[in-house]
Amino acid sequence: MGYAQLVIGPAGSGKSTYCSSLFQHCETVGRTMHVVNLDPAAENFDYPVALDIRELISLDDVMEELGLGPNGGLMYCMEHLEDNLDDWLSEELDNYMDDDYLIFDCPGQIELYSHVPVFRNFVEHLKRKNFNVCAVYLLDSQFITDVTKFISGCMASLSAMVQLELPHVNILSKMDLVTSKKDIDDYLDPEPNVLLSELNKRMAPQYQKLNKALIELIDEYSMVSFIPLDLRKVSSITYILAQIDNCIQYGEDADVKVKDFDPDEVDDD
Ligand SMILES: Nc1nc2c(ncn2[C@@H]2O[C@H](COP(=O)(O)OP(=O)(O)OP(=O)(O)O)[C@@H](O)[C@H]2O)c(=O)[nH]1
Ligand SMILES: [Mg+2]
Repeated sequence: MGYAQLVIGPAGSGKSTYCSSLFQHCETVGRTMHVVNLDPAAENFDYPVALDIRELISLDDVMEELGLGPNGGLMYCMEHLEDNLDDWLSEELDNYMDDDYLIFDCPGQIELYSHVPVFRNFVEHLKRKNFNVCAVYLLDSQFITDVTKFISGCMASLSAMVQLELPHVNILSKMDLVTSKKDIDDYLDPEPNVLLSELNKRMAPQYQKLNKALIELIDEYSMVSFIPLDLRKVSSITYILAQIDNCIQYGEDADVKVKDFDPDEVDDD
């Protein structure tokens, strides 16, 4: 059994920074992780890249040879990845063994997680390869400065959740930038009623019914819960990692082995 985090979220939400911080943290505590770059447009890395989509396809080549723009080019690259799951990705994943832990640093185009099937198929492939996968959705803390922004961030995360059907952890990144304690209290684990009244205050009266339906939807999917990530604090990283490990049952095998071994039974034999 392998373990994997699929690190997703809007452009600039801090995915690559999270991946490198997690890598560094794990190195410090003596835990092995491998970070995989799945962004064909990425150029600079703060982590050692264990596996790189750019070895399969380069965005520059695609744009030049096919005359595509950056977003069309990225879509083309991701479709190419999808077409090569069974050969390129399979072969690369064969280099990893049981118990290996991979972190996939994904591109920030949110359409990739809402209405194109590439990541769904990617995840299915990982599962067939015996990986336990968790989606880690990063939302920039700037989203909590405004209720309408916050709701749209929740909806984007929800659409990824519906599309991927994976254990899903929501993270509010860049907490060092939040200065208002009230924002933190209001949004980290908000009361649906409070969100609704804030939303109604912001929008014209004809939206009240829609607002209510939206908040109910978000509440039903337990979406209004974000774990704060403050990279200045080791405890913040440790806590998030423990939550995700729990989702993918990392480390539980070790416990099972200990429990399975019953010295009394051995003596009786
Ligand atoms: N203050 C602060 N800035 C951060 C933090 N995490 C990331 N940033 C900054 O946010 C910007 C985007 O960070 P990235 O890690 O590249 O974000 P990303 O989600 O990988 O971006 P894309 O791959 O382009 O979608 C960079 O300028 C980072 O330095 C954080 O915890 N605090
Ligand atoms: Mg990135």
